[in-house]
Amino acid sequence: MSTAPSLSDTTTAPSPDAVTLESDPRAKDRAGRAAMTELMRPVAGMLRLGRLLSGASAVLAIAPYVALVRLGEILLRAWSSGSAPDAGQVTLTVNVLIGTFCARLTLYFLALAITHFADAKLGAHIRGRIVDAIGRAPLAWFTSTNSGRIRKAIQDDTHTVHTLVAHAPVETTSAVVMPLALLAYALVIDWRLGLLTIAAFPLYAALQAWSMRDMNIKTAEMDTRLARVSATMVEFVSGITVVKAFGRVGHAHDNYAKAAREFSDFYLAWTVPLLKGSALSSSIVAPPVLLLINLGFGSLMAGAGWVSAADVIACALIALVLPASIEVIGHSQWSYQLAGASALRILQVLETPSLPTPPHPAEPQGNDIRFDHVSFSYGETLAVDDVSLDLPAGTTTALIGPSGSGKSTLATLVARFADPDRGTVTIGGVEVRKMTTEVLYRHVAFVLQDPQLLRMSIRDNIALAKPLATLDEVREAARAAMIDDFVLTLPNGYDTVLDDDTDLSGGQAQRIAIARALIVDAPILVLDEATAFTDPESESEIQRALNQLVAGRTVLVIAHRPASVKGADQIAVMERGRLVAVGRHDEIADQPYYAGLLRASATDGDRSAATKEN
Ligand SMILES: Nc1ncnc2c1ncn2[C@@H]1O[C@H](COP(=O)(O)OP(=O)(O)OP(=O)(O)O)[C@@H](O)[C@H]1O
Repeated sequence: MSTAPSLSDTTTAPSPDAVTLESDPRAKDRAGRAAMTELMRPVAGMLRLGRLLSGASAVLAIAPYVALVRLGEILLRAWSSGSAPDAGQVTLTVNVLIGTFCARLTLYFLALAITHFADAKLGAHIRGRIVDAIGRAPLAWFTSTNSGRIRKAIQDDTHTVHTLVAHAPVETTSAVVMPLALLAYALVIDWRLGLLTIAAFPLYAALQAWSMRDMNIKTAEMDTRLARVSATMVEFVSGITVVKAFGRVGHAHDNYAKAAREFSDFYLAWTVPLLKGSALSSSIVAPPVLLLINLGFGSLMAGAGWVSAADVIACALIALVLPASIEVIGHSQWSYQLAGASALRILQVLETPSLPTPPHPAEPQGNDIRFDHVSFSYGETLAVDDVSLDLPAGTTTALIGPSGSGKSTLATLVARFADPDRGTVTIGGVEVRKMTTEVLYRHVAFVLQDPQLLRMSIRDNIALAKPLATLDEVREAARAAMIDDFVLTLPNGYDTVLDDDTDLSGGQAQRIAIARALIVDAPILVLDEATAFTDPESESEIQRALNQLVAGRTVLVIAHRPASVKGADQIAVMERGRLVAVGRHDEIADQPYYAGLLRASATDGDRSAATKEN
């Protein structure tokens, strides 16, 4: 059998370094077992009780064999005395047999009921902790990779863990205790017959140990390789549009095919010898072999008068039961190993960094924004470098700069997608990290590159931050965002649920997002203009919607068009994370990046004018 990953090996929670674990199956196996212990702690007491009851039920498994031997004795006595068997003793033996059978079933049922209850409790507990953890995570953490991890943790991994909690403790305990109890009873019947029942096992165990060596490490490696296959598959499917458009299907498919081929090679190299060894060892404990050993030598012993025929039959039957228990132990160890990888993923999600909540929350005393020597890094990448900038209340600030210069990062720090590493972001004189989330999002609304519409009705999507909004309020916001007329053309109007079958253009989705920001009526708006103009047909409508949105608010807009920059109260130019110029249009017209932007737009203007003339 494989080395059993004992649940009690480690008692502390792991702090897995994902990279080390992926490259070291041994460390991953150890961390997986520790993760299981950590996750199961809330139901550890219930699982112990389940194991105890299952163990007691397993001990009662010897009852039929005791009854068999006892009946043998009664019959033998009757036969040797030439009288009828003692009916009273036979009835008593049968009654005891039925009684212990019922008790055994009851204990087993109770054990399973308790572990199933523990399973339901643990499932709810883990899901609750995941929801809690992601609720406290900085918004910047929700990349597509992390969202995939959350989905896998909630859907697949909790399922793997919970199946294990419901069944494995009861079945494994029974599979360990029952053969031990049976063996003990066989030794009580006669020590030589007892040894016969396990005569084939040393060879079986040696072969199994040889073929299952490194089983837990290989299982951890299998999980890593499978994850790699899934990742290349997801990569292939999610990028299929671009891949097809650029005629690179073969190349992208190659990555997936290579990962799948590598997995298949690894799996075959591992399992073929394993199965051969397993088949060989199983044949050693096959029923004919066991019967031959136990009945053969047993008959010789009975012939010598050492034991009775009933003793031999009882011990031979015991010998037949033992291999099945060993198989159950093997299967449940394998499940423990798989569950270890799942537990590890769940813990990694639970260890999501959270934004600290303020002990004494404060309300902003105005709607101006101030960045004071703010720096922020994504790991090694310094995205915002010592930026100081004032945005007076009721003004519009346009943020411009080359791609990757840190505009989105700086803007989202206002909405506390993350906290700066150094420096402070204040609204109305109060640091954003000193506000509760409710207060912050009452003051700051944002329309970002991805409209992030949810799988719910259009009405609920618009009323997301104001769930008690009336339909009139929702429609008013939608009218201001120039989307009301379109929604009314849909068969279900505002009750239309946005799912994969809803055909919204990018511009329509954007305007619903604008309506969502409008209904909050927040005095501060963070706006990424990038996608607002991806839909040329509705560009003017979106522009009008945006005009509604920005009126009278403090606006920070990540601008991409000189037209919207020119109208701003101030323009802030970013390059490589640093703020390199701030001023009105005429004040910074000589700034190289801004001047280049103006020249480019003038050339575009000339081109479109020339096109029109032609
Ligand atoms: N989630 C992230 N993880 C790691 N690095 C990131 C992440 N988001 C942005 N970066 C990096 O931080 C730097 C600033 O990125 P940011 O998106 O803020 O720039 P930007 O000026 O808004 O770019 P764009 O105009 O292309 O959206 C870039 O080097 C970018 O690669």
